Amino acid sequence: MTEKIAVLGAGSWGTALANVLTENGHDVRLWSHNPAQVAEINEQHTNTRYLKDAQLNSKLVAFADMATAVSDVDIVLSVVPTKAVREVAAQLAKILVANDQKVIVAHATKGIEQKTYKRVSEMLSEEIPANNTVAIAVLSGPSHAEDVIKHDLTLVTVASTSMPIAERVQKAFSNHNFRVYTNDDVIGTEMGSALKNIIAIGAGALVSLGYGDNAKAALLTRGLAEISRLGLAFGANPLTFIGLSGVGDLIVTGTSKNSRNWRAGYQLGLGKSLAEVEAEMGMVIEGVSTTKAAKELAAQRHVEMPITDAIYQVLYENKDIKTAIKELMQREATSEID
Ligand SMILES: NC(=O)c1ccc[n+]([C@@H]2O[C@H](COP(=O)([O-])OP(=O)(O)OC[C@H]3O[C@@H](n4cnc5c(N)ncnc54)[C@H](O)[C@@H]3O)[C@@H](O)[C@H]2O)c1
Ligand SMILES: O=P(O)(O)OC[C@H](O)CO
Repeated sequence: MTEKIAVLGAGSWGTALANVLTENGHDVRLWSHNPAQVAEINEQHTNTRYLKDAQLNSKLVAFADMATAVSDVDIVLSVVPTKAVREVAAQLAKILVANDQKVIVAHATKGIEQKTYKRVSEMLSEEIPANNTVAIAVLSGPSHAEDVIKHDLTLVTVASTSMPIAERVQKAFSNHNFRVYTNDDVIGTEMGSALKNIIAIGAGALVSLGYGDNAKAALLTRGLAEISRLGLAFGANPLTFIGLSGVGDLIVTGTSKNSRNWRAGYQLGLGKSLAEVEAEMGMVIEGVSTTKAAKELAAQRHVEMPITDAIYQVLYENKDIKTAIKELMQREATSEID
């Protein structure tokens, strides 16, 4: 079945996903708020700021006007950074209401909103009226745009409380290189994919500071323990954290030089300031703001997250990273499983 799909956000991930959908034969409209980028995608079939010299499918069409992009679609996939989700969803809601249009609202954003500490699907359901929403779905998993655009093998999961909708989105994305699973645990899928970015920052720092493989494995493993503890406090299915959006995404982000979060941590480990790292990256580093949100959520729910606390102190209180690591190692001895 050919789907009509609008993708909102033409950064690295929105563009890579729109390209997958176009190659799968769907009618795809990629919306960007940047007219120069729209022109480049339509005329050169590239998006060089975000995907270097990758050649996009020539059938992928970009739009600078959101109303035109979504006018007759059945699925809208939002792929903007967390801090832009509410603003973009509010624009979308106005259009859907004016058109009396009902769509599947999917997203592929990995973060938690500042101050409200809401997950992305919660923001979307608050901004887009239920009358205009068939269901909400989230696409997540170990998936760097840099690999997907090269057709490297990638496995992801689509979570929704509506299994028929998860299966429809699964079908739209699936191809021989891009394998999609379904999951009904939206909370666990969103929590795993947001929180792994915190641990990835730490993993990058460990490498530039010269720590060895044991330390890296320990960070990822104990990081997963923290992610799971917080997720469980919000009602996630524990099995989700051993799946693609849990340990899978933690492995790719915590070990890959393609990861913006890992690279940010690596640069911090070299002694750069957070401001310098953010300015040089030019792309979203979701783990920075997610660290703040996770620290607050953990305090509210009385969940212990010592690694997240340590990374918070490094990012926001100028703590020396080696001191933070030393303090983590000198915590009171405890049991592994709680
Ligand atoms: N890059 C990846 O490989 C990847 C993979 C999986 C998930 N993600 C997630 O996808 C989300 C987007 O990441 P990305 O890597 O594509 O980011 P990016 O920095 O590459 O691009 C972000 C895009 O959003 C646009 N944008 C920013 N603010 C906006 C606003 N207010 N209104 C409209 N557009 C706005 C920017 O112009 C840009 O085109 C993040 O949550 C990220 O964690 C990224
Ligand atoms: O490049 P990052 O660190 O934003 O990670 C991107 C994806 O979440 C990896 O699955």
